[in-house]
Amino acid sequence: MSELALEAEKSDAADQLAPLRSRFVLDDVIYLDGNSLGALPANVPDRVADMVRRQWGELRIRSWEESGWWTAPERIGDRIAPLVGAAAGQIVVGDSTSVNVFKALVAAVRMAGEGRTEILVDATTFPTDGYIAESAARLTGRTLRPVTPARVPEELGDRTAAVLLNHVDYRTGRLHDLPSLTSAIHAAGALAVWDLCHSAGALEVGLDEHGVDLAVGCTYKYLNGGPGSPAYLYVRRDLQPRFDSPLPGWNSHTDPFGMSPAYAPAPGVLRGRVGTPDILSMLALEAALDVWDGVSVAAVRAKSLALTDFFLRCVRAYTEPGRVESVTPERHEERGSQVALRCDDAGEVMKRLIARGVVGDFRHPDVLRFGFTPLYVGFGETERAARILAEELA
Ligand SMILES: Cc1ncc(COP(=O)(O)O)c(C=O)c1O
Ligand SMILES: Nc1c(O)cccc1C(=O)C[C@H](N)C(=O)O
Repeated sequence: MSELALEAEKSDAADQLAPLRSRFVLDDVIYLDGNSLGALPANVPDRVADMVRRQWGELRIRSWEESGWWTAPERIGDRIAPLVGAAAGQIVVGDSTSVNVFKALVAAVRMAGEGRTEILVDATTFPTDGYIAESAARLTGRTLRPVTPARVPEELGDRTAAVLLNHVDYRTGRLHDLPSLTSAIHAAGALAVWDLCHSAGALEVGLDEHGVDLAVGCTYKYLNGGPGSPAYLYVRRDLQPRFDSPLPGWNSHTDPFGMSPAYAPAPGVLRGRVGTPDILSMLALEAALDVWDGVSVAAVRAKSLALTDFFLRCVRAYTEPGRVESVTPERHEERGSQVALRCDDAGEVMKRLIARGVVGDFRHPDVLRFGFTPLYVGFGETERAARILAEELA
């Protein structure tokens, strides 16, 4: 057995989070794609079956009240809250991330006021945020300027209304400095909107601690909510009375069943709701969040860094120098929970890896992406993945 394989065995034996793997349905595949679609938590199938057979099949319409369907968006928001460092009453679940980016960004611009004529957007963003920001700018009559996150402090000014940033870059895995960027944005009198898709469930976010204004995120990656599970919207408590939704559907009305022709927003974060919640997906997510019972995000973060450090070491030990280049930052303060390796034939290499039971993904044009979900990925698998990768690169 190689030294690295022995080291992996020791690390797995000492890993306090290792037992959590049994909370998931997994097989022999080395699954390093939880940053795209998290694995299935073992309790979800029975909960979904109950929801369909009993809540829908037997209770039918009564379930809106009796099974807690109506209040699911805010109830599940409160389950996500501790994972992103938010007190209760500030997160509502529903719609896709894209839709929540729209709600958050337009609401931020409206809060910033008329004199603020510019929106800054992360130039390296996952595309959907850029597309939505462009439309939000057009609709609100603001100009949109793409800026790399590191340059945001220099580019801010008294014209800046809001800044939309990704906490972790989906391609490189770079973690941006949320506390200092948020404080620079505030010093310029603007609002900070963060996309947490690639950080929530993988590392500490500290929304309340750092005074973030608005945030959005998906739940199908590190929160394991399932394909297309609903996203969430965070609105800081003191901003909620000024949150003017660009999608004021009846679910966000203060008296939805009053059926009034005049809109009056519900108090609190409920005004972030839109229409009828997607209950099947929503309750699957609620069940999936049970895997977090008793789990500390700090412990998850520590293991995530240990896994990505170890993977990088194994890749360097096993792979011919120069064959791949890591585009993921070395410094822990700048690293999310994935490793991205660049090589010209990345698309072909990933196909061969998947055929050999190592599932990561390929991101255009030349990136091999490996996501590390500390709840179910171990050190032994990490070493094997690096070994198989080296064989396929040879
Ligand atoms: C940073 C980021 N934002 C948004 C999305 C997707 O948004 P949606 O949930 O609307 O598909 C993703 C990935 O799909 C993402 O990585
Ligand atoms: N949301 C996805 C989907 O509906 C299909 C396939 C992949 C995805 C993703 O989540 C992509 C992901 N945001 C990424 O970082 O590449």
